[in-house]
Amino acid sequence: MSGTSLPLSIRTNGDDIEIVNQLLLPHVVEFLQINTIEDAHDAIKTMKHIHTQIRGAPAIASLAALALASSLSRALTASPALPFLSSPEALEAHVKPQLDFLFTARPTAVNLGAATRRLARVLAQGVQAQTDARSLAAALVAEGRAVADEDVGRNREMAKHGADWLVRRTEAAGEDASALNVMTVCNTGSLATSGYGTALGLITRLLETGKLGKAYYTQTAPYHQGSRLTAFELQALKAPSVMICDTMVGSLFQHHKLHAVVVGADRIAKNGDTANKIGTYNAAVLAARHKIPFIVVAPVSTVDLDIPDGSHIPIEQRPWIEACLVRGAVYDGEAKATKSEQAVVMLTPPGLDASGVYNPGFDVTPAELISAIVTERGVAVGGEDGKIDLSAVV
Ligand SMILES: CSC[C@@H](O)[C@@H](O)C(=O)COP(=O)(O)O
Repeated sequence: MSGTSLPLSIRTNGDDIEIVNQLLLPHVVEFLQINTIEDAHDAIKTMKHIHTQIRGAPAIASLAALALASSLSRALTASPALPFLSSPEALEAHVKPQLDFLFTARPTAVNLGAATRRLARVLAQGVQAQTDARSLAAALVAEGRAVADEDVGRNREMAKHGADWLVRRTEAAGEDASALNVMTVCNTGSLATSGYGTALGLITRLLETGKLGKAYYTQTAPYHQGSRLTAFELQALKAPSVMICDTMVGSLFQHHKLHAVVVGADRIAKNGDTANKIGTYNAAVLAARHKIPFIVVAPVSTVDLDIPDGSHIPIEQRPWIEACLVRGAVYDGEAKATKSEQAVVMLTPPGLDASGVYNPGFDVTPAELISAIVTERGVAVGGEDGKIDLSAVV
């Protein structure tokens, strides 16, 4: 593959689903078939040296919804007719455990739960209305596909809202907004979504409108979503960009002009507290210290109005070994790492175990450190009191 061709995280052809194996990116582009609900669950959850094959809050929700849609769509054409299509109750008994199973794949990103709950609602309404089982299965297929299809459009909406707001805010501060330098964390582009991206969507929008100065991004240890995936995406977009190690955020803010930090989210509580990839909180504290606007970009499905604040967000603890390993292509000595030869390398001395390693996948940034939360419905701006009212954007 060429170093600049950007794969989608999920591609479908009728009932066939393939995902790009993110474990091997950016050096190898390999697609994996997702044939069953178990395949989808495994791709979202399983640690296969290191991390998962598909990741990013909106992308895992899309995959779960598409997997259910494909399995029901195949069932509708099966001959002889499958017993669970005999009544709405039989369909419910078949589908409900599958939704519950998909929901358990990863805990922090609420989008997965929002997708499975959305499908469960269609199911429950159909059972209550005694909809014919085949029609109900068809409605679930349509709803599952809609979860994935809606993602790209809403990403473009939020990117536009966020970019316009940043330009206006910069100009209102009496600064030049013609070349905005922004920093991001983790990976929030098309590999983390069904396309275009959330925070990286905002950066893409600045690029498309000629307003991007430079996009800085952290490596995002230990899985390196930044150096492996965001680097790959920014290269494909031909965006002026600079990678920094996670330890360099403070130095970057001290020595370079930054107009904003822009991040995605895995779950936003009712009061605006935001869980995102580990390291986001560090960046927010430093951004506040340097008076740099800190912007969260995420779809409405990432907002969890059922929890009052961030202390209720379940934080995924990743396997300890992932923090000790690094995966990539073998270096050829000339900054052209060979593409075919991959290796998983251990960074730590023998003898470490779970008791000696701290490895949370996410941290929570308190609302008081957030300047604006952007969804497809608009921008909620943080007040002087450190609070953010999300009611107009959910
Ligand atoms: C667009 S999803 C939010 C991201 O900023 C990020 O936290 C994320 O990609 C989720 O982490 P991951 O563990 O890679 O699935």
